[in-house]
Order: sequence, then structure tokens, then C-alpha cells
Amino acid sequence: MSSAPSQQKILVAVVGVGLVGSEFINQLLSIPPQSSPFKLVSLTSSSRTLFTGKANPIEPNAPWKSLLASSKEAADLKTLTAHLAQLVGEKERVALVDNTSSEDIAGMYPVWLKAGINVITPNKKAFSGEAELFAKILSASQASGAKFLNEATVGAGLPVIAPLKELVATGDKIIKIEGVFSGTMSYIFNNFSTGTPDGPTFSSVVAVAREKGYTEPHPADDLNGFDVARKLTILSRLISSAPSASPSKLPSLQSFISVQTASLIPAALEGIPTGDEFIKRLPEFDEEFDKLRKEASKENKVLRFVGVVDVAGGQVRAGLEKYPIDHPFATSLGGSDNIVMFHTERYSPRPLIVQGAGAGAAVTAMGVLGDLLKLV
Ligand SMILES: NC(=O)C1=CN([C@@H]2O[C@H](COP(=O)(O)OP(=O)(O)OC[C@H]3O[C@@H](n4cnc5c(N)ncnc54)[C@H](OP(=O)(O)O)[C@@H]3O)[C@@H](O)[C@H]2O)C=CC1
Ligand SMILES: N[C@@H](CC=O)C(=O)O
Ligand code: NA
Repeated sequence: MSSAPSQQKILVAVVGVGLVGSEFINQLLSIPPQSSPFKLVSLTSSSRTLFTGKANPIEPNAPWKSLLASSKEAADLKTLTAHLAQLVGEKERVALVDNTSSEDIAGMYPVWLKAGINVITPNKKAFSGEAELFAKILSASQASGAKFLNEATVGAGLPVIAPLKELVATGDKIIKIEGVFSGTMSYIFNNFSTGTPDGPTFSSVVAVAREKGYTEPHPADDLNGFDVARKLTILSRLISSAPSASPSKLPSLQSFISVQTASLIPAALEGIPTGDEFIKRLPEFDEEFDKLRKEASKENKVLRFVGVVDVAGGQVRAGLEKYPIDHPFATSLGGSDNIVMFHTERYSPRPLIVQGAGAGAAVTAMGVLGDLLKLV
């Protein structure tokens, strides 16, 4: 019996070796080499690049951190692009994994896709930024056939993008998507608002969330709701740009700034430069948040910071809303969980619900590696 012809391995270049990037590399290298469909050929940090070429890929037990740190090649996207484009020219399949949150790297996606390099990423910037960049990404991918996959941009490793693509591609009609999309906001309101009129002060919950590392270094970067607005932009554009999409009432978003976002930053604390000062002054506003909690409790409700893509109503919005104490947003969330409800023609009147950890290196890297496996 003749054995099946061995498949060409996909050559992988990683840009960004921080929290998610390092975990991603470890998960990738933990696939046994004999069964791995990948060869890791390049690593780039903010200062250095290591390019091994396909004959000499980075092996599972290689000390990749020190190899990268001691590389003589300075990080330079032009050179990296040339290296990778040359590999594609040799009829190899190449994937670039962007594990940064950099706008500059996001701006390179059209170039990479045009060159036939697949792009995999948890970085929200390209898909939630200027509409022109997103349009360039779509047309570059269509022209070359190279794919861009971004499951981990919404709900980290939770399946959100993939099921949404499948619902739309199989002809279901999305009526509304609503959810708790921010791990940080989830933690804050799961602890602040439990249905009772009293509880810990808002500022103390935010301070604990910061100590536990759930918030950005400057908590205003979570409380402004922009992270949620970016995730909603990604979902909204996915619905509108799907090949099978029919005209919808959804607004065309110029960027995540176009999302109606109700920031939780008190006006007097707008623009405070440091996280420390912000945390120090936040207690001045505890009474306002306490009033909101009491009002919700009177109605037997809790407060949750949610995002809504209301396709039927033609609205994309992020903000604080009240939910009955027996609603899944009140009963089933713990820690920094995300929850996403898809209300569709088929999933009606009961929605399709996805729930679980929506942040953290292990689950985010899993989402990225899962996307990479979709290329195989
Ligand atoms: N952490 C999480 O739970 C989740 C994260 N994400 C997304 O995953 C991505 C990575 O997040 P995370 O790992 O937590 O963040 P980190 O800050 O830990 O890592 C980002 C890394 O990118 C590097 N970097 C920045 N600019 C460049 C550049 N031009 N070239 C090469 N490397 C660069 C940074 O290097 P340096 O430090 O030297 O600047 C840093 O090591 C982000 O887009 C984030 O939004 C998505 C879902 C959940
Ligand atoms: N800061 C984000 C993490 C991933 O996007 C969150 O709070 O959900
Ligand atoms: Na996801």
C-alpha cells in the first residue's frame, strides 16, 4: 500500500511575543513535529527579528526567547515582508501571526494579503479602525486568495466569529447580537451589581480589578467602552461584508468611534494622565454609581456593560444596561467571563448563547492557533 503524499507544511511567522504571543508559540511548538502541519520560521519582537528560513525551522525545545534576543537582525517590517513574499513565490503557504496591538502592523495586512501571505490575529485594530483599511483588507484577500482570520479579536478563544460566519453563510438572518464583550467590565459589574441595593463601592471594585491585572494599566481605557465598541465594529462589519449579505439597516461604521458608546468615565476625570491618579479620584463618583445600582435593584435588575449589534433596529451601541436578576447576563457570569447571545431567524425565540472566559493568554492563544489550523 502506498502512503499518502506528505503535505507541504505551512510556514509560520510570528510578530509580537508578549503575553499572548509567547503562549501562542508554546502551544504551536507543543504539537509533535511529526504530526504538525506547521514550520515556525520567523519571530519578531518590537526590537528584533529572527528569520530561520524553511530548511531550519524553530524546533519544539529550542530556546526561542534567547535565540530571538540574540538575533543580529533589527525588527524591520520591509525586510520581513520581502523574506516571506519570497517564500510564497516558491509555492509555499505562509501565515503571518500578528500578536501585537499595533496599528502599524495592522496597516501592513493589505500588503501581506496581496503578496499571498495569510494573516491570523487577535489584534482588533485593523478590523475596527478606519473603513478604508478594512476595505483594502477585503479586496487584497479576494485578489490573492490569502485568508485573514481573527477569531480571537472577539471573546478571545470563545467561538464567536466562526459561528457568526456560518450563520450568515448558511442563510440565517441575524436579528440581534448582544453580549458582555469586555472581560474587565464583566468582572467589575459581576462584583459591583448583584441585585442587592448595597455592596462594595464602584471605585473599590475597579481598584481590585486593577490589582488583579484585569484592567488596562489606565482603567479609563476599559471604562471608556472603546474595547467593546471595537468588538461590535468587527461583528457588524462581518455581517455587512459577508458575500451572502443582503442589504441591512446596520449603519456603515467609519470606525469604532462611530459606535454609540456610553463611556463610564465621569466627565471630571476625562483626560487624567495616569491610572494611579484616576483610581485616587474615582471615589468622588461612588455615590452616582451607587444610585444606579439602587435603581436597578428596585426593579429586581442588575447593571451590566453590554454591547448590542441590533441588525433589525439598525443600531450598534455599547453602554450600561439593566437586566432582570434571572437573565443569563445576571446569573451565569463569573470572573471576567464574556457572554454572547445570537438572536437569529433560526435561533428564535431562544437565542444561541456562547459563554466562558473572554480574556487571558491561554484561551486567546488557543483562538489564534485554532484559526491557524483552519488553513490546514
Ligand atoms: N490578553 C488578552 O487576554 C487578550 C488579548 N487580545 C489581543 O492580543 C494582542 C496581544 O495582547 P497581549 O499579548 O496581551 O499584549 P502584550 O502587550 O503582552 O503583547 C504585545 C506585544 O507586541 C509587541 N509589539 C508591539 N509593537 C510591535 C511591533 N511593531 N513589532 C513587533 N512586536 C511589537 C510588544 O512588544 P513591546 O512590549 O516590546 O512593545 C509586546 O510584546 C492584542 O492585540 C490584544 O488586544 C485579544 C483578546 C484577549
Ligand atoms: N481587555 C479585553 C481583553 C481582550 O480583548 C477585555 O477586557 O475583554
Ligand atoms: Na473568539
